[in-house]
Amino acid sequence: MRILIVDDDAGIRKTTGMAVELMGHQVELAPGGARALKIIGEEPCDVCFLDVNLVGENGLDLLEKIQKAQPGIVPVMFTAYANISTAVEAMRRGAFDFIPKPFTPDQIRQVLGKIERERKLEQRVRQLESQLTAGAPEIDFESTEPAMQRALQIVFKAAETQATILLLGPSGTGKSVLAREAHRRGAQRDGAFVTVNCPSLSRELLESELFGHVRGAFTGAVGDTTGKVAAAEGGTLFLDEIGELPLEIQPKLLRLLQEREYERVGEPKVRRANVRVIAATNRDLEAEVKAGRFREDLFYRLNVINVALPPLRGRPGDLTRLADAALQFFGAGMGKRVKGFSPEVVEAFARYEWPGNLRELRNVIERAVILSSGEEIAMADLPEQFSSCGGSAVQVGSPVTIEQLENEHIRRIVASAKSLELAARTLGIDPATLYRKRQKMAGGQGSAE
Ligand SMILES: Nc1ncnc2c1ncn2[C@@H]1O[C@H](COP(=O)(O)OP(=O)(O)OP(=O)(O)O)[C@@H](O)[C@H]1O
Repeated sequence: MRILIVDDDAGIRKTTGMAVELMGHQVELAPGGARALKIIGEEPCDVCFLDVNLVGENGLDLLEKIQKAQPGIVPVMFTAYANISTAVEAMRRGAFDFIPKPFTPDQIRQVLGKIERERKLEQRVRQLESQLTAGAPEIDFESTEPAMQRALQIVFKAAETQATILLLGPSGTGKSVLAREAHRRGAQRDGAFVTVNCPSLSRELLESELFGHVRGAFTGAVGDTTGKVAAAEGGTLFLDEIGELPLEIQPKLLRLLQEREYERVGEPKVRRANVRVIAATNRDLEAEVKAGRFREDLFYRLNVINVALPPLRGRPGDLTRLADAALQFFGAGMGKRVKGFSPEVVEAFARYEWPGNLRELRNVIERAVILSSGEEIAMADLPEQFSSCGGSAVQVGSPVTIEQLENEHIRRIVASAKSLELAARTLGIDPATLYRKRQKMAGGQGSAE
């Protein structure tokens, strides 16, 4: 944390400053209000130790000015025994705690520990709140599909390390959801999970969003900002759609990944970052490198652990379970007694391409629950694009090869069975044969490296 110590006693400033630095924090020292306000004006601090009894200044007035200048700062008062009542008044006005003089480094350590714990709790509450308001069906990290099982296995294993993870896969396959889960399972789980959406901003704004900027760095930069790398300190920085990161910013990201260093826009000071990076893209990064739109060195740096999430059409064994979970969720949320899907809908789901993947599945089912009037979701509750999937083009007697007929039969049985074992039993083959046949049908699609 960045910590400001305001005390008119040079000895206390120095010894406390050294102790706090040894605890791993960055320290700023000020003998009085003017210097203190200048320091936080230049760059916000996380915590401010403030002497109640400054010579020629009223500690309570200064507390108010500091809180006004930087609303998020956590003030802690230093107080002589005789001034305890003033310190109590300071707490009434928003100070976090007070420490009676003379104090030991251990007392400072305890207060800082308490502040860090509260900050982490606040972050966790914010995270949970955003999950609740998202109103989403429960996230499902199970799979009966080998490609997805392997992808999950690699991500969960890598999550325990500090390694950069690159998630690949079409839109809606769950890359962001999985990145959040990797953060939750990692050593940095108590830190923040901060998302940067690479394509959403201009190059200049994106650079400043990532690294922060100082006042006057560019037109419109009216104040200082700290940036998302700083916000993710001790946590995870999730770079969504990394394939669209402008070329000019790529060397800066490479430096962050390699040296753990960065600079704010318009400031030469080198800062260090302790963040875990997870990146995702639906683009073919190797093709982007060949086309000269993505730096090769950055690609190799990102590509340490590379996981490809299969599209939903490559996960027929998971489709029914995911669809059922979404149905339960939206049915309960809307107070509707929808128990399942009609056989035509099950078939249409199995035949549909799902270009929007899990996101589309969730949206289609939410819409269907809103429209449904019976106990089952019917074809009429699905959007237009499903109408051509209702009846199978491949039927017994159709002018197709035996292999096409077999593939279609396997697809449908797997889509409606509760597990691959049960599907194999219905088909009258052993699970290993079913596995091989499905690998062949998928043509190696959706493998994770
Ligand atoms: N494991 C999962 N279980 C259930 N639903 C999921 C899961 N993963 C994703 N979803 C659903 O799919 C939606 C899209 O997921 P997510 O945003 O992670 O996809 P994405 O691959 O990052 O997409 P994009 O590339 O468009 O950003 C989620 O909001 C959620 O509704």
